[in-house]
Amino acid sequence: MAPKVLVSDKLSETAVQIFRDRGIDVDFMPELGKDKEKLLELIPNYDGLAIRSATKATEKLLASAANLKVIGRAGIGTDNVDKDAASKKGVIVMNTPFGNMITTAEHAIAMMFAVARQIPEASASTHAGKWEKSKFMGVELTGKTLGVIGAGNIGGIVCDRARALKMRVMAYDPFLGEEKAEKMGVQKVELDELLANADFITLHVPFTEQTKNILSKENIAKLKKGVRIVNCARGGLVDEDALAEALKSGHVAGAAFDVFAVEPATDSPLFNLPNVVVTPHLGAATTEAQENVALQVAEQMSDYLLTGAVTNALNMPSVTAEEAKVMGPWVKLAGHLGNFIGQMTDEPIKAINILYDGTVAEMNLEALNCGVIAGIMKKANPDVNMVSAPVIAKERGIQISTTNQDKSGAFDGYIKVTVVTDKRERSAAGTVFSDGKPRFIQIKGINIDAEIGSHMLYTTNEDVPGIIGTLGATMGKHDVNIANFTLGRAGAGGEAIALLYIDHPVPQAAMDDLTATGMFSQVKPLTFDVG
Ligand SMILES: NC(=O)C1=CN([C@@H]2O[C@H](COP(=O)(O)OP(=O)(O)OC[C@H]3O[C@@H](n4cnc5c(N)ncnc54)[C@H](O)[C@@H]3O)[C@@H](O)[C@H]2O)C=CC1
Ligand SMILES: O=C(O)C(=O)COP(=O)(O)O
Repeated sequence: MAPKVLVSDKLSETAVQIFRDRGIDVDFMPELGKDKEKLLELIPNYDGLAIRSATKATEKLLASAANLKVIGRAGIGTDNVDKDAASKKGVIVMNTPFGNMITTAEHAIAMMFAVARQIPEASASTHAGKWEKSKFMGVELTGKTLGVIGAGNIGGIVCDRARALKMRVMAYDPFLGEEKAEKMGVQKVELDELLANADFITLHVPFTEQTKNILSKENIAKLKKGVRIVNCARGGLVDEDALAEALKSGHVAGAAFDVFAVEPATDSPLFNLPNVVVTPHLGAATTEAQENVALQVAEQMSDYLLTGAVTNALNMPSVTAEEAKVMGPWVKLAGHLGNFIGQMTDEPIKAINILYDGTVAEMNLEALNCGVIAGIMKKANPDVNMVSAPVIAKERGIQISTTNQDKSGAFDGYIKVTVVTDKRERSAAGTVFSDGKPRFIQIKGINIDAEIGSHMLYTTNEDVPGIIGTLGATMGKHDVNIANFTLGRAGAGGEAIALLYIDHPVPQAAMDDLTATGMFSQVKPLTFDVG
């Protein structure tokens, strides 16, 4: 059945066309972004949700999104998506980090000009037939200091444009390197230095716990008198009440805001103040940007739903379509190895080490790690997937480490997973043969060669005669057909293991019979999702 995608915000029709062309069933219902109840009711029907900023993907919405696999944000900011809840639910969250950056930077520059020259007020006054030439005295940008808070993609473009306008640019961004700042021709400063020196300030940080209220009442008090503030990033970065007070007192000369603490903003302390320019979250609103983000989000979501390729995800490592194809059998193997150890381990896991050898060590290990962890967690939580497993592992304090090494043995490449608990270490290794089939090649350090089936039986015993016969006869007695039988031993007379690939689940009576022989130290039925 074709995957189903719901578009619940005003995306360009291009997105709908792309989904259709890719064979995805798409419903275009942009009004749902504002209708929480209806969205909640319909969301269980969809594999994908394409949004802009109006739709709020809350924990509640995600809880009822029974089939959801991906949320695609046609834009940059994902503060309207509860990413923790999405990750725990195994839902990938992707955005389009570059599609609207130029457009948004241009809006910030436009807003800076608008507030410097009071263009909106002057325009309204002129439309009204007044000719208030002396009322609207402005300031030049040339030679002024622009303080950029957040010099990432959008902030970086703003810096570039501002330098072309002959402004002196300083940037506060803890993640901006000195070398990069130098290349950009901007002065890297601490926040207080920016607050004290900037004639104009523009914000380009995401809304996070750290950036929330970054222009607080306290920080607004530190601003240079006569400063003008532009916010085309997110509401909530600036204390709107404190700013309104500073505007009224004349400490701040003007403000240009595209985004507000509450949106849609029908009221704000900034409304109706002189020298305040406001726009209704138009930063990304150009035909070019909207085409870009719609096209990108639809392609990315389709790729994921149809091929497993992951691009621009915020909660999962990227996997290209090419990688997804080559890595497919290895991701399966990673899951099976994890699943084998998960089924064998009853006590809490403290650490997981994953060794990648040979060809597989060259692959996208972050994605493979997710596969192993998901396999291990599956026993405790059958709904876990590659997105949610690492989050759950982290919550449980499980240490994950990886080792990669050049080809060291007979196989071109293999994966070995070792799990550490308070009681023991347990390991299993596997490889993928040229037929694309994953196989187990080592358990507990004992070499084997086992094809992996939906139903398997694992036994451990002392290496004595009669084991094969007992296993075969018992399975036969209970009408269980054996597809494949693999044995291995640590050394003659030492510990031995058997892995049987069988056509049906092993009946309890067969397990009881095997245990009753006293020949086996362990008899464990296993299941694998080989589909
Ligand atoms: N008004 C609108 O329509 C639009 C608004 N936006 C907003 O703009 C924001 C920025 O977008 P991009 O530049 O593309 O993101 P980006 O990720 O490229 O850049 C953000 C920068 O902020 C910096 N940063 C993070 N935490 C910081 C902190 N505590 N203090 C100072 N700097 C910090 C980062 O190091 C990074 O360089 C988005 O998160 C979104 O909220 C984006 C597009 C349109
Ligand atoms: O891309 C972003 O972060 C934006 O804020 C754009 O928002 P929008 O898609 O226009 O509602």
